[in-house]
Amino acid sequence: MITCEGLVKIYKTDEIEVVALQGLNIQIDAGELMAIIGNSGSGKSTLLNILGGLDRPSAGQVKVGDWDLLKITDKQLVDYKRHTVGFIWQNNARNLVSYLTALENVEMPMMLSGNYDPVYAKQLLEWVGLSHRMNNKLQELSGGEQQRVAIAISLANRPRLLLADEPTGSVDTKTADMILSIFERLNKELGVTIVIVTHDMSMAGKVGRVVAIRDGMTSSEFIARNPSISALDGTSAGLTGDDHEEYVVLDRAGRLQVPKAYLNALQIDGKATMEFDGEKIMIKAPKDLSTSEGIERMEANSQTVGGKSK
Ligand SMILES: Nc1ncnc2c1ncn2[C@@H]1O[C@H](COP(=O)(O)OP(=O)(O)OP(=O)(O)O)[C@@H](O)[C@H]1O
Repeated sequence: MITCEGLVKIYKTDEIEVVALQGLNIQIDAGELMAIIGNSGSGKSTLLNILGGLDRPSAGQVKVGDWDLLKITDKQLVDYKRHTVGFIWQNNARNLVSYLTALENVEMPMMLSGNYDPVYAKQLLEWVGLSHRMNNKLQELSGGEQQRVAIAISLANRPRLLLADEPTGSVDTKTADMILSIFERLNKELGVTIVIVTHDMSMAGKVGRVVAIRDGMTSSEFIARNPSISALDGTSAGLTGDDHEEYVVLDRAGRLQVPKAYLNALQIDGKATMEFDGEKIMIKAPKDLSTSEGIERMEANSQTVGGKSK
């Protein structure tokens, strides 16, 4: 469903250029429910905004279904945003109208796109557990209920892809769990592909695949050992422990990101040695040239160089 290869996004502000994505690779299958994690500023929202058609990529490849988001025209982008993709933000006020009822809020985007379907609007509110509140005005609903209305709205035009940026950022743990189980249900019932950006490690720990982004690149991936159990039992405290296996991500050219903590621990800066023993690849700090072994090597090298130059 989604393929990003060498995706680059550069923000230009006055004289400053910020490289938010620097050659990011990611593959997301149709019908997947997955999460993206990463530190603040790592490029998560930038990726989501590009996939949602809210921002334009600078270079690389980004395809969603049949759409090529690097080549898409402005006119096609309107169609893409209306029919292919749905968006949920942490702050749901962005796509809700407070003086309309929950049902009217869901019906509105259907009317705007000419696909009015009141039966489906009610069905969506039932799926998010709000059938008893559908005739209440938005301002009469709690923050968690409003977030669930936002989920129903995002699906009003039957998108194939749902993008959620910190969907549980402003709700309590119980509501966060409820929102995740709604995503699981919608993913199963509608087959909609769901990508969640989150800081919430306990939420990330409950989905089958989690991709970590560091410095605008995909760094590692966590795959649930038993997706059906980890998604349903809800007991996973995060991504550590026995629930997920961690993999380092390599791009087509074989490049990978070594975690900064590992590099710092070995005081590797700029250069390293790499050895392959037939089974394992080992990355080590280069031998310190101030040690006796290093000095011997330097002397041997200078003799060779000196010998040649004479
Ligand atoms: N419109 C913009 N103009 C200039 N720089 C931007 C813009 N949007 C994002 N950036 C920069 O791009 C980088 C990535 O930002 P992004 O918002 O994608 O990170 P993030 O991982 O979503 O962070 P957070 O978790 O804090 O939301 C940051 O250095 C940020 O300052």
